[in-house]
Amino acid sequence: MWHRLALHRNKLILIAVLWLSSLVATLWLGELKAIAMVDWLDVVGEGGSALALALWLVLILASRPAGRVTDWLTLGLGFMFLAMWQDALDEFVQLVIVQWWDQWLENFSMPLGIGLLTYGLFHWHSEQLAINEQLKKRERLFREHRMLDRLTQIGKIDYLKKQLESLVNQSRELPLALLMIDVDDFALINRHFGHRQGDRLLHQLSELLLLNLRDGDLICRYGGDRFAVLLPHTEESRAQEIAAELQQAVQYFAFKIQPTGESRYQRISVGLAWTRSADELQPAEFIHRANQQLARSRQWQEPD
Ligand SMILES: Nc1nc2c(ncn2[C@@H]2O[C@H](COP(=O)(O)OP(=O)(O)OP(=O)(O)O)[C@@H](O)[C@H]2O)c(=O)[nH]1
Repeated sequence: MWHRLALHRNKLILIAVLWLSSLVATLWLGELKAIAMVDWLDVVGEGGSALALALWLVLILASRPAGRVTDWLTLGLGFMFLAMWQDALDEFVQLVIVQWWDQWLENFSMPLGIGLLTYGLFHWHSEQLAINEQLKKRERLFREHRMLDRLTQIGKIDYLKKQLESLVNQSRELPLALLMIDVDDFALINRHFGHRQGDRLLHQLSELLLLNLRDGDLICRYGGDRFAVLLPHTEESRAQEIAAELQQAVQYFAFKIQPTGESRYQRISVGLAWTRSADELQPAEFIHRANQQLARSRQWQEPD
């Protein structure tokens, strides 16, 4: 939790400085009220609300990455907290002369905070919709955590075989295509920049491929630098288009080597197996066909 809060150090320092300033200024310029004058119901209500707002702020910062949406949420909750805090403080301290900043904190800080928080929540909602779209593509996998590949967080090939087995002799997802994808010259990345950079590349490529697929498509890691993509309800020509789209996406993706930031561009080769007959869906055979097509497409690319 502290590690995540450290990401938001500047925002937390700003709120702490404003909070301490208002505390010091109020104590400096005000007089303590007699205990008999304190309205304890207000203290509990306003003080409790200030504490709850501070807790929400910490929870949000501890669970979110740094970025614009988090900034809006922090500013909103921060101003609301300052308003409540000042209200609670005024129960104990009476300012001798009316202070503009005290008035401002009590009267404007709350509506301003609510406005900023609402704006932040609206953008959080849009962000969440985009994330949900991504998760939908992985939804099939969530039920089978043991079949997730640890490096790329997509399914292992066993999962794809299981899906194919469930389709044998069924026309549910027909016509069906299987793309076998292999990264060209991947070993060079390992050799020149180290295994860790190779791991990063595989992880980022899996994300990139996933982003370019449709809801309901399934991508799995076949092993090494090879991925398999199952495309249900897909005509052969559409599968070829998707394969070309994936190749383009990878071709224009600038992978950044760490720590230099140097850009590296990759290419992928793709083999396509396609069927509209449920009898041809024997997993091993269907996968073998896609692998054969991949080998064939690589032969075409070999320089003379
Ligand atoms: N970093 C990393 N490398 C891996 C992983 N799994 C396999 N590899 C490496 O991936 C490479 C795959 O071999 P090849 O398919 O022959 O490599 P390639 O350079 O892409 O050759 P072509 O496929 O002929 O273009 C090997 O060097 C493996 O050591 C992994 O999880 N992480």
